[in-house]
Amino acid sequence: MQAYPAHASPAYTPVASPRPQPRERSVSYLKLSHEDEPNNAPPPLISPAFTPPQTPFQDDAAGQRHDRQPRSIPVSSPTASEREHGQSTLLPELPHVECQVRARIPTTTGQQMFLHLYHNSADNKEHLAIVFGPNIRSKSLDAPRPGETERDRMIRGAYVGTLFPGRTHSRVEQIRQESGASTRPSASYLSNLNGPSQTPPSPAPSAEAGQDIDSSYPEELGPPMVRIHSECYTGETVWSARCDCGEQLDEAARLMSLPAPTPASTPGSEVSVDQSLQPSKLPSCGGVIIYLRQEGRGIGLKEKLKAYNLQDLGHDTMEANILLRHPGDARSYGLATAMLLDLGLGGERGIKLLTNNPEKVRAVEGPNREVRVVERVPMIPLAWKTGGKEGVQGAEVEKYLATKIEKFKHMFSS
Ligand SMILES: Nc1nc2c(ncn2[C@@H]2O[C@H](COP(=O)(O)OP(=O)(O)OP(=O)(O)O)[C@@H](O)[C@H]2O)c(=O)[nH]1
Repeated sequence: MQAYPAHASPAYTPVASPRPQPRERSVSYLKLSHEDEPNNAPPPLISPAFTPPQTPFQDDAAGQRHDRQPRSIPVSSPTASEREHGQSTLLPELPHVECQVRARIPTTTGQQMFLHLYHNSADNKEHLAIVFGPNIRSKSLDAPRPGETERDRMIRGAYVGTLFPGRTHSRVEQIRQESGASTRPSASYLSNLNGPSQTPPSPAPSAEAGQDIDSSYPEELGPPMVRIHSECYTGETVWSARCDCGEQLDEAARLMSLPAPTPASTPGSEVSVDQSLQPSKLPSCGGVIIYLRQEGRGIGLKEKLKAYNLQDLGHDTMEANILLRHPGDARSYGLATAMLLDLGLGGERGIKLLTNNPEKVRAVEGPNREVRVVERVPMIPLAWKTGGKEGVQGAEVEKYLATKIEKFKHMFSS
């Protein structure tokens, strides 16, 4: 065995002479399936500068990260004193949120998602919910607005099912009933449907021919997957290798696009599957990424760039914020809680939160535990999972991750 430094994780292969290496992150990086990739990844460059508390997934053969369902950890209910302690930093009440518009976005991965844009009573930023799968709908989006026409409803995305040229009504069930229950109404009927709404909209109708959207998240899918993601222009748009934000966003999208679990997808199951159903054709398990406009842990891009200069002068990411007279982390999560409630994800069943950040787990639950985090899925850096074959690598990201563990107490183990 090679002579690793005492603190090195044996999961990493140290390199003799690390050298700068461009990070591959083209559009194809967002591919959700990596199964057909040739094994020609660059040699691992991550140096064993620090040891994560554990190196999860190291038992996966060849650093595979294609587990069909993400591994999660049950989260126990907070004790009364923990809640009391936690509430001191929570807003006493949740902000008001309203989903203003929603649109279908086909993605480069082949999956599609619905982008929801929210306004709120706490700031003037456009926070987003990126919804995967057909089972999550916004109550404030679906609610009727005074004087709006059916066309208005469809333009702001408050429709059920799929838009198609000539469609003139937002609710498929209503179109079917009024046109004599044919699955696709006649053109003459459709042309008469553009007046103002005559009847108050009913709750979202149940699924029809795989096209309509059922507003209730099916019990058998378990707690829905949720990621609360903070904006990072540098890591998500301009290829920064100072942090792992870009790959975390990609990974959350990948997990939410995996096929929903079936009995036969469970290892050891003897239930036969319809072989004609390719995994890519199965409905995804879905979930939502709440994308908060909290650039730079809430200090904004200008201040974050100053913080980067301080980091190049030798400070870590927390010290840099403090030297700039900001808190180490200036974020809060009341908006995320309110958006989750609007998306119908509050209540007993709870959510499965993709995060390493203990503060998020606590804070997203809201002042009165409106949302319950019942499971946590750790977001393990790809470089750790793949032995350095994939993911963000370099001295800067290593230091960033080390500070997350040591100072922000992020939990990278399962
Ligand atoms: N101020 C500052 N913000 C940073 C820096 N690097 C990344 N960020 C911001 O940090 C936020 C992401 O926070 P992280 O600490 O990476 O992760 P997290 O969201 O707390 O936790 P996870 O849910 O586990 O990802 C984004 O808003 C980034 O823009 C930095 O060096 N300085």
